[in-house]
Amino acid sequence: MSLAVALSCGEPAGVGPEIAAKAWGLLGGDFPFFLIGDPGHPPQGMPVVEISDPSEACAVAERGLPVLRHHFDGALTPGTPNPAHAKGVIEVIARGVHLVQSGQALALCTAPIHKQALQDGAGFAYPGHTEYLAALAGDAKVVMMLASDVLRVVPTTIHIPLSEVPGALTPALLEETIRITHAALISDFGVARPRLAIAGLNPHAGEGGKMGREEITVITPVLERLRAQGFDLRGPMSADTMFHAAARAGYDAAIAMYHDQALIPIKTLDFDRGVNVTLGLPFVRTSPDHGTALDIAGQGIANPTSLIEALKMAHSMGAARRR
Ligand SMILES: NC(=O)c1ccc[n+]([C@@H]2O[C@H](COP(=O)([O-])OP(=O)(O)OC[C@H]3O[C@@H](n4cnc5c(N)ncnc54)[C@H](O)[C@@H]3O)[C@@H](O)[C@H]2O)c1
Ligand SMILES: N[C@H](C(=O)O)[C@H](O)COP(=O)(O)O
Repeated sequence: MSLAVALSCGEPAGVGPEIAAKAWGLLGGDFPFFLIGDPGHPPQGMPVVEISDPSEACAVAERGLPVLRHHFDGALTPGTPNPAHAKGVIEVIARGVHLVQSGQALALCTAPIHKQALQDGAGFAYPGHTEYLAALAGDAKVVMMLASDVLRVVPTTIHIPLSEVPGALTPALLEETIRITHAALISDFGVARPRLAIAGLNPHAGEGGKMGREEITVITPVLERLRAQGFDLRGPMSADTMFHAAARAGYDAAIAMYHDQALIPIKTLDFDRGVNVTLGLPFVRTSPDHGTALDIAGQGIANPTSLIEALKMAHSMGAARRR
């Protein structure tokens, strides 16, 4: 039986319902997926086919956007999250994980959540999907990767204040991040001998200790240890010069030290086609690289390309894992 990808609805007041509808309009029955959410949330006029079981999704996907109902109380106003929706948004993510782990869906793709709305409305204790999914998977060690045809990047520390980065950047965390990324490049991305570029933390990768010492005390010892085990690692590199075209040709993924060091280059180079993929989970999870875009929600102008790329990646990774 063919399996569809489960798409969690994300924040209903964001662009999620609109890009889900547009993605269906462009994909039709290709890369079949079903939305878990309220059938009343996609824009009016969208052909929605309510399904009662994920197994129905592939058969109806040519007729309309398949939706597995999850009830949401309260009105939907695009651009303004309704606190009454927060609990449902969180439940939908957990429901998607259950469907994938029980073999009822091929993979999970997540539409964007508004983290503050979930925290305010339902006390959501996680800074993002990545950490929540890790918890749902039994405290799995996970890595956030953003990937497109032009670049793959991984932040070693993720959703923490910049002031806490140096303290959080331990040799154990860096080694684990490199190992998980290396293994995923082989198993999920078909890269036989991954080449990784590792950024420094400080300007000029510390300039020999004159502009910071984490390169000497943390990063280089980890790289030396892993190189001795056969890993192909470059660095620590100056982060300002490792993302231009010629530099990018020299590696398969870049390991950055903090969130914006990784995400600024990919969102600048390829915002429309970037995909957020969580590595290290026992199931496949992808997401568009953008957020809820409350400023344009409901206006019909949101670009669905990143979601479409995320759905395609979920399909190819999900199918590869089943072979
Ligand atoms: N995967 C996720 O769940 C995810 C990812 C990123 C951000 N977020 C969350 O989203 C919320 C808003 O974050 P933000 O404002 O920093 O980033 P954002 O990506 O929502 O918006 C940044 C800018 O990009 C534009 N934009 C975003 N997506 C677009 C699209 N599909 N088409 C056209 N324009 C688009 C927006 O209009 C805005 O001008 C925050 O709560 C953040 O944590 C969630
Ligand atoms: N850090 C991501 C970004 O800026 O694109 C985003 O917040 C998504 O994180 P989760 O996938 O953990 O929700």
